[in-house]
Amino acid sequence: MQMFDVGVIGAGSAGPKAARTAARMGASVVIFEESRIGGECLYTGCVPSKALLHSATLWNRILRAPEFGLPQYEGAALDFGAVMAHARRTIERVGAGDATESFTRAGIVTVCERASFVDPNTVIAGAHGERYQAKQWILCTGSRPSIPNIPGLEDAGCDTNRTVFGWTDLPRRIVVIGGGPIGCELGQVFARFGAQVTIILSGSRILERDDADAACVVSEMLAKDRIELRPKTTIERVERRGGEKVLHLRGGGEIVCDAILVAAGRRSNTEGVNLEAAGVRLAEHGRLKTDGALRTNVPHIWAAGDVATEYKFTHAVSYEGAVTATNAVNALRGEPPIKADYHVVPRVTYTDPELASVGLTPAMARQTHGAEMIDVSRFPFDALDRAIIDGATEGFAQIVSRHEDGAIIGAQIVGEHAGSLISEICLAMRSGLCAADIALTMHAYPTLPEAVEAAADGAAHAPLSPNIPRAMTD
Ligand SMILES: Cc1cc2nc3c(=O)[nH]c(=O)nc-3n(C[C@H](O)[C@H](O)[C@H](O)COP(=O)(O)OP(=O)(O)OC[C@H]3O[C@@H](n4cnc5c(N)ncnc54)[C@H](O)[C@@H]3O)c2cc1C
Ligand SMILES: NC(=O)c1ccc[n+]([C@@H]2O[C@H](COP(=O)([O-])OP(=O)(O)OC[C@H]3O[C@@H](n4cnc5c(N)ncnc54)[C@H](O)[C@@H]3O)[C@@H](O)[C@H]2O)c1
Repeated sequence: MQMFDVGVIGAGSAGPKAARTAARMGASVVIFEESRIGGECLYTGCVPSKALLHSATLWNRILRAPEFGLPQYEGAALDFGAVMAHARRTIERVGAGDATESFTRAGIVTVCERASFVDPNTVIAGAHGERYQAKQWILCTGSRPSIPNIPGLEDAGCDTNRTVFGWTDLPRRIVVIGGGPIGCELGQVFARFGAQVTIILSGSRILERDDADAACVVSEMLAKDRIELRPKTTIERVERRGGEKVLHLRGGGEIVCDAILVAAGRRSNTEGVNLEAAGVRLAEHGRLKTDGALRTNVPHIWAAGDVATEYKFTHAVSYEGAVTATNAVNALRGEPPIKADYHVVPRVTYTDPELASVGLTPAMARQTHGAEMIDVSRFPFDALDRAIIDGATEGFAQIVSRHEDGAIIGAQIVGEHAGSLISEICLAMRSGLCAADIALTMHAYPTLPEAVEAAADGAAHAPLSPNIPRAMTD
């Protein structure tokens, strides 16, 4: 039996960060991975989806060439197989290098097997493998697509983010179940490549966790991409009819398609680790429950990433990896744990235009602080010189601030490169800066970050910047 200070189960995004942090703090560390090091983000999530979105945006701009004074493109039709091959090459480039070797260089032992608990301190590798003991354990086993319980769906067959990046031919008609980030991003990709896409929404709109006005800008673009959005729609059953799939809707009506892509949320991977043997209890829907320091009900077992978190983003789960590792090593030293701080967590949906947000939306801020205690300042991209130059005038930058002192409590940016633009606000929020600090910072002309400067200028109580028109104030 091998003995370690810290054992990490799962090497997606959270696990490697946890292992490296614990090793850097001087602990002996073992990490287990049953499949591929890099997990969902590298192979079936962020990387291939963003590679395809980039290709889809370029293709959209090529087709819009005359808008930029360029000749109408009359070249070959899009080669779907080639674009998918590009996404797979991108995975190889991002994941380049031997991950196991880099763990070894960091002093971490890698075990390429499934780990399952035999008692609260010991796991077995694979079905009959070696046993490993650790004083502290960190669960980073991730999540998988949740498949809704719709009669006939399984028999008819459906795709998820786990299978879609292996497509070599583009289905002619695609129904996407779910209008969250996965449904919107992949729906837009396949529509721009030429498929007829329908997105089924159980609620009234896409991106329900985001600001309604910002999400509306994205839906308008999806409509321009000829995507049909079907709000408040329930699928009663699915049947296979020849080579086609038929979705029967509640209240009558059917949709016929060639592929169904399920993007309806996630389920935690808690089944394969034999948590019962460790005494770890699960919350509702099989999710792991942790406290503010990311500790499970068993004091020496912590959990980071999709398996337990509400914030299913690579940057957030990697942060949680660092927090759990710090707490595991602190526990070995008899020091108290630190709490995870979710005050500033950016979230970005990488559709074109992108939708980025951090902190409170205006609706949340009004509810939390009272309408008269907050200011909302919005600057539209169609008034921004850089956006006009780039032909990307959809969207706005919006800052939510405390009326009393201008402290920034939230922001939403929808528009080109919104995901990059939100970083300035994250830094401001983390550093306790207020809108005036951003408005008084010179931003290069003509750039997209001037939208943030202008929104901040509108949130500051007096006009500050002589160059920028005052933003429209809510
Ligand atoms: C299509 C899609 C696009 C996304 N795009 C973005 C994006 O643009 N930006 C962003 O921030 N986030 C994005 N996300 C979310 C992000 O990918 C996840 O939040 C993140 O990958 C979760 O990392 P994790 O380490 O918690 O889990 P995972 O990456 O799922 O890793 C868990 C690992 O644990 C292993 N494992 C499980 N059980 C065991 C066991 N018993 N023994 C050994 N190994 C085990 C698994 O094989 C897996 O490799 C996207 C997700 C999807 C699905
Ligand atoms: N850009 C990014 O950062 C990014 C991209 C993709 C995914 N992710 C992460 O992955 C997670 C999962 O994404 P997602 O889009 O699958 O989930 P989600 O939970 O965000 O959205 C799923 C949507 O599907 C709807 N839905 C569920 N069952 C349905 C049904 N039967 N019919 C119609 N609609 C149904 C839900 O109401 C919800 O609106 C997200 O929480 C996100 O954090 C992040």
